[in-house]
Amino acid sequence: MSPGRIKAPDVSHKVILYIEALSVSFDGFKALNDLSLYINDGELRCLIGANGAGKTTLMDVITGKTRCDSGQVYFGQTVDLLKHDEAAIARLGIGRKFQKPTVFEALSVSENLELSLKTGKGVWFTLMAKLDSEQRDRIDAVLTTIGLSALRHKPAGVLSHGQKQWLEIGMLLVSDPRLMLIDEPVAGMTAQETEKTAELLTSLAGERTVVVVEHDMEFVRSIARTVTVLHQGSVLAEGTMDQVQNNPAVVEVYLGEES
Ligand SMILES: Nc1ncnc2c1ncn2[C@@H]1O[C@H](COP(=O)(O)OP(=O)(O)OP(=O)(O)O)[C@@H](O)[C@H]1O
Repeated sequence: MSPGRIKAPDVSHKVILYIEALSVSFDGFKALNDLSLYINDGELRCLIGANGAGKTTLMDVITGKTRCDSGQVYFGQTVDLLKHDEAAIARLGIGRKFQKPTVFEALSVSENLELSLKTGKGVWFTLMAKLDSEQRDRIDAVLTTIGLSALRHKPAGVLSHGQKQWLEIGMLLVSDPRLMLIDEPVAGMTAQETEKTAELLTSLAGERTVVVVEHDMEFVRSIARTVTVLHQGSVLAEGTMDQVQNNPAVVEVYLGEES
């Protein structure tokens, strides 16, 4: 278990994230409108929806960045996420990756991972402090998972866009999150990088739960077992990619726009 992590969520009912009747408004505009959504432990779930559908707001509420007006958000059976702040939610094992990579370009790939392992201690302290053997093993394992072992001593600035995104996924992985929320992982990637990302995220699910917000339909098709479509702050449809793609309401409000 990673340092500072509180006990694992109770997933005895198989659900790791319960979102019930969630509403958020900004100046009277309902960004989330009575939204209910359940994510099973170990799932790889994709969230799709047109611009403004509420995807980011939903991630913001789950991670404690935005307060809701009403509703419930539970991590497992017992942990009421609405009672925790952002830092506490991260310590509970919920990690989030934003769309834009925020790696430190002048630092090496493994130094970036070290920084994530020992957050809150400052860059200088972190780079000077020696890793213990467990931490070293953890970083080695993450480098292998993200496919960057051979580049570990290279400055992150020389990585391709795709490699930076994998490094950032690695920066989440070092803290061993149980639930990972990943925003548009393949935006701007080459076809080959996209394929590798699909493999990476698929390999992470099972042991962890992965929720991906993504616009790239080919990618969603390649990774998702269940797709949830948001529209105007609520769930419009849920099912396999084929099911949602053939749902007339979805075609009208979202997929129709793409074709
Ligand atoms: N802080 C805010 N203040 C006012 N309105 C906001 C705020 N945050 C979001 N909104 C509005 O809430 C709605 C939902 O936004 P959100 O960013 O959650 O959508 P999204 O599905 O993530 O869209 P995108 O795909 O463009 O990222 C939008 O109409 C947005 O303009």
